[in-house]
Amino acid sequence: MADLSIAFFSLLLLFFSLSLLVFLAFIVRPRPVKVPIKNRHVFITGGSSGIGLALAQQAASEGAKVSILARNTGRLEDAKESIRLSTGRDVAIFSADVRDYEAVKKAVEEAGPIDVLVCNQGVFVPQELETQDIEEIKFMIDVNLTGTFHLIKAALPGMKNRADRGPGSIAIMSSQAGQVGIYGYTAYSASKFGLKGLAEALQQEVIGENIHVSLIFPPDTETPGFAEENKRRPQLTSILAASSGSMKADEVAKKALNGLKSGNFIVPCNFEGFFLSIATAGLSPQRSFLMAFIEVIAAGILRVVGLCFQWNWYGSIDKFLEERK
Ligand SMILES: NC(=O)C1=CN([C@@H]2O[C@H](COP(=O)(O)OP(=O)(O)OC[C@H]3O[C@@H](n4cnc5c(N)ncnc54)[C@H](OP(=O)(O)O)[C@@H]3O)[C@@H](O)[C@H]2O)C=CC1
Ligand SMILES: CCCCCCCCCCCCCCCC(=O)[C@@H](N)CO
Repeated sequence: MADLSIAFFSLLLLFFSLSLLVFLAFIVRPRPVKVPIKNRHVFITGGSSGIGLALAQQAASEGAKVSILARNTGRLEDAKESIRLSTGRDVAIFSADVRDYEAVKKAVEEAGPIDVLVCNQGVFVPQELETQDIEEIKFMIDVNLTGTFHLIKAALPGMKNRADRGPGSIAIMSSQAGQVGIYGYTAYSASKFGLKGLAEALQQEVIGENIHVSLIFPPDTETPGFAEENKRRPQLTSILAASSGSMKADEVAKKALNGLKSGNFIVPCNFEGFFLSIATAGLSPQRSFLMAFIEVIAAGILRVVGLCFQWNWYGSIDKFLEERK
């Protein structure tokens, strides 16, 4: 009797799972897509350092025509040279500040129609809001968020007229601090959360042009920018951010490139990031019915896990404040 009811419930469970899978396979939108990069124009901002440089290197070695944009000309030249040495390929370099719309437009027009736009430039100066200068807060919002608006707005006309009409991509570098707010990151998290709203709305606007949006969520990553950040990072910021491991720029670039080539909207980069992305999926588009299935099944339990993280984080904050007394 017991055996029979176990068999019955297993069958029922199997039936519901399969029905859900089939249902999700029918409804997930936008449809899955592949974005090739070989022989296509990949334009990467912040391509002279860290994650952007690693991305430029990998895209070039996969046969893409790469352009990189940043402010400092010397570092752009150095990046060009190092990419030439490691891949034998030449990248085009453009010096502009993403905060200057006219300069961005000029660079993008000079570079020619873009197939894959990677908005990777970013600045991060962690500090408690109460003591952080207004100028520094605006700096992060301007470079990370407004700068990304400038880039996309400048690149869209050319992207719509891209030569091969094949799938195009706009990939945006967020951060795990753009999925969950972290102590010391009020301005930075706000700038990165802002990118999520931008990306979700933008995807609906450009799907008709066969352009696909990806949002990339790295954890702490070993880069020149991160080394600078660490010089003044509040201790609590480091303690909480350590909940997710750290990565090398090359590894993040590889995840980012694979994610955008697969047309994934949400691109996590490490093990913790995979669960964080499921826990914060919200109403983001999901092209993969398998991932959609996992999101549905795991939602409840991951909310519990998320609350445990908050319990742990508030415990760390309590302890830290207690010791400082
Ligand atoms: N490293 C990390 O721990 C993490 C980083 N990220 C994100 O990844 C991205 C890259 O970070 P990372 O590689 O560490 O950064 P780096 O500081 O190493 O490099 C930043 C790049 O952006 C360029 N840049 C900065 N400001 C501007 C600007 N106003 N206009 C044009 N270009 C600019 C820089 O060149 P120049 O100064 O010459 O302009 C440089 O090429 C950022 O968006 C960051 O928020 C996300 C999660 C973790
Ligand atoms: C439910 C499952 C939860 C999974 C674990 C969640 C862990 C979240 C950790 C957030 C770390 C934020 C790092 C920001 C790095 C960054 O952007 C700076 N280095 C500046 O560039």
